[in-house]
Amino acid sequence: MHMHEFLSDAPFIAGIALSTLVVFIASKLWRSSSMVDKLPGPPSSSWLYGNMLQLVFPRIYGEFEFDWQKKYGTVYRIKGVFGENLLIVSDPTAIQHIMNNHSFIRAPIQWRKGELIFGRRSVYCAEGDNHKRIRAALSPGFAPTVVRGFVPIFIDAVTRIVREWEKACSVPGPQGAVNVCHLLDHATLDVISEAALGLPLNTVAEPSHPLARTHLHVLKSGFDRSKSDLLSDTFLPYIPTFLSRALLRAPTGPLKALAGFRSVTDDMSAKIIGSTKHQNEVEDSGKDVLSILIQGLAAQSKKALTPEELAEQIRVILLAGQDTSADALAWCLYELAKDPNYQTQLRSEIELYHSRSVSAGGPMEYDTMPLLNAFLKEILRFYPAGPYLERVAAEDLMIPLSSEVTMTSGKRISQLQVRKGQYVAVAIASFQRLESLWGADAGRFRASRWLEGDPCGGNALGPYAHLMTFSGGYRVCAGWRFALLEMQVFLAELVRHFSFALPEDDVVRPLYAGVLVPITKGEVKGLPLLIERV
Ligand code: HEM
Repeated sequence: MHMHEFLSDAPFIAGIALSTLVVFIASKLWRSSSMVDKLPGPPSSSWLYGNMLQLVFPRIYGEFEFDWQKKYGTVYRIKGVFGENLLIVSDPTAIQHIMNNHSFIRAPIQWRKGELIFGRRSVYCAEGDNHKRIRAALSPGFAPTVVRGFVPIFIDAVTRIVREWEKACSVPGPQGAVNVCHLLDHATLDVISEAALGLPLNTVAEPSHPLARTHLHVLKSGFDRSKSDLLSDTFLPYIPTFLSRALLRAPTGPLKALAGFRSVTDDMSAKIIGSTKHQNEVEDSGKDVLSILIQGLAAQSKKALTPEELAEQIRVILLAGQDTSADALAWCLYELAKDPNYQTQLRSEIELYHSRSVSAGGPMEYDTMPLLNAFLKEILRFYPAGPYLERVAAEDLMIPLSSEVTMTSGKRISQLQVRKGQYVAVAIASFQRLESLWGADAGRFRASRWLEGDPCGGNALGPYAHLMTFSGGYRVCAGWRFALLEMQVFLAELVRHFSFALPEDDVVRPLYAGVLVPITKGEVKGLPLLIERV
């Protein structure tokens, strides 16, 4: 999910931030002490930023966080901006409790950004009964049978990549590295647009289509983050709503990108609402996710769905569903390029299943392919798109723990009391590297662990493979089945047609910029790989 730093227009923000400083300082001074203050944790590295620069701007994702987990355990505190105590949790029992409890809600900063990016009636911002209502209407569109019907759309989209890379491979002379992210981004956008929104697009052929331009521009804003964003994030929740909405009219950078994206998605929504396909013929139309959602919402309420409300859900589906899948696929190609043996074995498995499907005249049996699925599970474990999820306690709450924690006073506790307003980071990436759960080599990428039985000893969290990558509880990713099948189809087709190798000067590393993306030595998103036709 892309909670990018749209608010990095520092001078503009600074003006507004100053006017709310007094409210902010007052709220900080009134903070009462809590058990979280007495948890162990790293020393603060800055009075202003606390440990936030280490958490948010490391050289490589987890550089500090994974060491903190080893040193301080699965429940510890770090210092936030202005010395606030933030709770970091990778304890499985605590995670399960937090994700299932409706009193752990989105942090105010997330909510405010969600309002600006998607809209306040979006599934992203909705809480309580309203959230349940939208999710109930959304779920049938992601049912297994519906999702299986999207396979031809997935195949079409990945075939566009295959054709383009075939062209690149057929140019005579030495081949340079290809940035695989570029076409993965476009093809996955085509998939979302057609399968989820019912609007067929070919942005692989037409990369400057307004949706592609504005959507990718919004995502790119996530990379241009700076320290000042941490400060603006701290102040934003204290700024009156009318002022934060006015930000959307700011004429520069990320805000302009967001305004463009909102306007394109508003137009899409108006067209969809206006089209008979989605209003009256939903029963007969191709079942895209949005048609089913509209039908579900209409059945719940006598009031007609407004284009504005629909646009808010469209923005969530686009931003939640495109680069999460594209970047997971990029990490697949990266790890395959690093492991030629696994790549060869996987290709043989794909060939076998492909020829079986051709003889049977049906689709490939993706779910039964051992090497393909072991590999995808390891990618999802090792490269979770959202390495941590932010929540805030809506009231004073108790969090149960799997094992006792020793406080700085020496006292041992088996449950942690948190005060209303306590910030909690559910540390998914850390959880998925816990040696006590995943084994001594949890910090290493090794797909074969999934072929050796259950690698995490049956501690079921999350909807798939005990992983929290698709989150869990009441806000579990709505599109996880969709994403999984899309990745299975894309990976099988790409590996069937091409081999992948690392260029000699590979220095790609994972960084969190809205999602966990590959960053090149030029400090931009990208993954240059050597590609050959097989
Ligand atoms: C590898 C791919 C994907 C990953 C790792 C992923 C991960 C996640 C995570 C972690 C959340 C929870 C965010 C939070 O609570 O703050 C989420 C929510 C969501 N995802 Fe996904 N996602 C993926 C693909 C998709 C796709 C393809 C779609 C739709 C076509 C989708 C639709 C959604 C929606 C609508 C939500 C909001 C749910 C809510 O707030 O109730 N996701 N996803």
